[in-house]
Amino acid sequence: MRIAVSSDMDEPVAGQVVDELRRRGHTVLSYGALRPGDRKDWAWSAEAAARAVADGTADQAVVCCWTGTGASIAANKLPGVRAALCADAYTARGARRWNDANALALSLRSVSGPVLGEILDAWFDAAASEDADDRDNVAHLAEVEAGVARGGRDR
Ligand SMILES: O=C(CO)[C@H](O)[C@H](O)COP(=O)(O)O
Repeated sequence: MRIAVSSDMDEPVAGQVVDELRRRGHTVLSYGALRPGDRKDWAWSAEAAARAVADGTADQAVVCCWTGTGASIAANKLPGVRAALCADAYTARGARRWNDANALALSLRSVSGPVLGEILDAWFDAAASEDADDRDNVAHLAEVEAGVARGGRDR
């Protein structure tokens, strides 16, 4: 897969993300602190990586900042991007399965070497659920984004 990777900091963990993705056979497109000349700040770097997903340049993104929160918020501003901040493998698996997440947000502060590997394994091993309820939820996100969703009552 083509994975857009961004970081607002030139931290060793960001380099480990790139190395781990390449080791798994992915093509890495770098943004922010990982790409000379790019604006590094979290809002800009995560936007750039998420924009690559939104415009089809990349299949998925991994967006990093110190907490992971700013990067996830920024990435979720791009159309069609569903970014999930994941601190463990269970959450990463669920984000892919139930949320059909296409951008993984990571905290550079809290993701250590072995945990990073576990998160990436879970993320890439999981697939989006075909369950009707799950698809309905994800479809609703697109409707909200398009401004055509109406408030619902519980079924
Ligand atoms: O976690 C972050 C945003 O959610 C940033 O990485 C953190 O705020 C540090 O940014 P800066 O170095 O620009 O102060």
